Amino acid sequence: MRSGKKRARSEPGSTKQPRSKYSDNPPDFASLASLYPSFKPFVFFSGSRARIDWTDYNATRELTRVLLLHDHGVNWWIPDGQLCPTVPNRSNYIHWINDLLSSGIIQSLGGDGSKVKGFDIGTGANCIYPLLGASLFGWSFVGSDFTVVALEWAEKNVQSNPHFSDLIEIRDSKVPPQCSSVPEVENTESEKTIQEEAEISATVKSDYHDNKSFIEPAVLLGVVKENETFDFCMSNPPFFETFEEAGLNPKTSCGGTPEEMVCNGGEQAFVSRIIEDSAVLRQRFRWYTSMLGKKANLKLLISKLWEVGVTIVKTTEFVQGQTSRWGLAWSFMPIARKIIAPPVVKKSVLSFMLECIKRQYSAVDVLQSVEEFFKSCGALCKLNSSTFSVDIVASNDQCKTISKNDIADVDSVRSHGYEKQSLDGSSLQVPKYNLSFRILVFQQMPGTLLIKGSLQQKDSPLSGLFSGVFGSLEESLKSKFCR
Ligand SMILES: C[S@@+](CC[C@H](N)C(=O)[O-])C[C@H]1O[C@@H](n2cnc3c(N)ncnc32)[C@H](O)[C@@H]1O
Repeated sequence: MRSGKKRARSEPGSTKQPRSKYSDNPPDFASLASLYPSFKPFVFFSGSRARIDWTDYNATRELTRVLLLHDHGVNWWIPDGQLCPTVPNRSNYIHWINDLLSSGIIQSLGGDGSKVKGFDIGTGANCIYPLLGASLFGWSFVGSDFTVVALEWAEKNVQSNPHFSDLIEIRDSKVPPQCSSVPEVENTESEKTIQEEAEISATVKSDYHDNKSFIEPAVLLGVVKENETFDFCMSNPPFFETFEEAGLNPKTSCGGTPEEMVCNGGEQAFVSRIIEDSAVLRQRFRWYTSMLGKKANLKLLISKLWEVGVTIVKTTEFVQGQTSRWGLAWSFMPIARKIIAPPVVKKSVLSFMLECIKRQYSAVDVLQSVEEFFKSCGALCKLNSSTFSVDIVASNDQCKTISKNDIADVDSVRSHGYEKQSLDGSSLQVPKYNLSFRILVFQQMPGTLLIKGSLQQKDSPLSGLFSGVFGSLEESLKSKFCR
């Protein structure tokens, strides 16, 4: 690696990417404001805490600018309205890729392994992944896009950083495939050449934008050149099928144009196209990866991956603040290292998505319903509306009632007595051997919430009841709130 920075060693797949400097240290707005006068007007204090108005696009853009400059030495800007990336969230994905590359699970492409080369599908005007990858790890990149503004501003962002600009190439994915040097290599599994596959891939008709007929640009086939190999590809795909669906979270303003946010079939179709291209390019990339906005899309995409003959699939969840995203990675390389399955453990964190929520309901209604659900069975509950969470303590009997008796008999723990315990600091007599857990409600996108449950005492004798209890909550919330 050119930067000489050490590669991370740990296993990929952890819930929150540990080496992202923002994982446990959110940006300090007060200190940034004192260092950068241009950021100062966007910072205000509520109590002793420095905040910014997340609904102000200019504030979020200036935050991204100063974070990239302060933490990464990167000069950066985007024009009004273009998608503004949050640096912590994008860093998590870059660190996960670093984990995958360092894990040694699959064979390397040869060479000394010191020069890592990535391909960012849809780099955007912000060009965030190549900028982070080059500055953090010295990786080189091809960043593709097809809009004039993205190509122009991505190039500007690269040229504004002469200290690593030679590492990043911006490539137009809409240049007709015959103009890029695609090899006429026979694919033995089908009769088509890569050239033919590329033409098919590039001529999918779409009318998502202004209802005009539109040639959707190629994703990988036809953009990747002859003899090019890469260590990985990555993508933050357009998540949505319509701009209305993108509808934009009223709590934040990150901008985003239809070209950036929307594609025919949404993220599932976009990632399916990456999968189809990868099935032709196979070992030209060590790892193929994509980010996903909807956990529910993972299942179908993973089954497609096994169908096309991948050797390995990896997933992870990126959690930053109130936002969750998912990472999906696959490879066609032979497995180099035996993966030792971890011992089977009872899950202490469970989640499900509430999708297609009826219009009249908000996240607050769901949160209150979580509290009512457990209270109605006699469990102790404490709702915290600022963290969108409910803390719950339920006894063995209450867990049984909640799970409609569809659980193992744990009567043996009943006789263990009682101790003082409290949810809010006041003293309450509650059973010592109880199930203590937290339910969190995350806004994903309009009409979609992620509900997450985490056990507070993983070694509790009742921890085996958690999945039954959580399953009942899922059933109840889905029947009440979803169309
Ligand atoms: C959600 S934005 C992501 C931008 C940036 N990577 C980020 O994370 O902020 C998706 C990007 O993909 C681009 N895009 C859509 N289809 C593409 C294709 N077939 N090839 C290259 N880029 C594409 C869009 O123009 C847009 O810039």
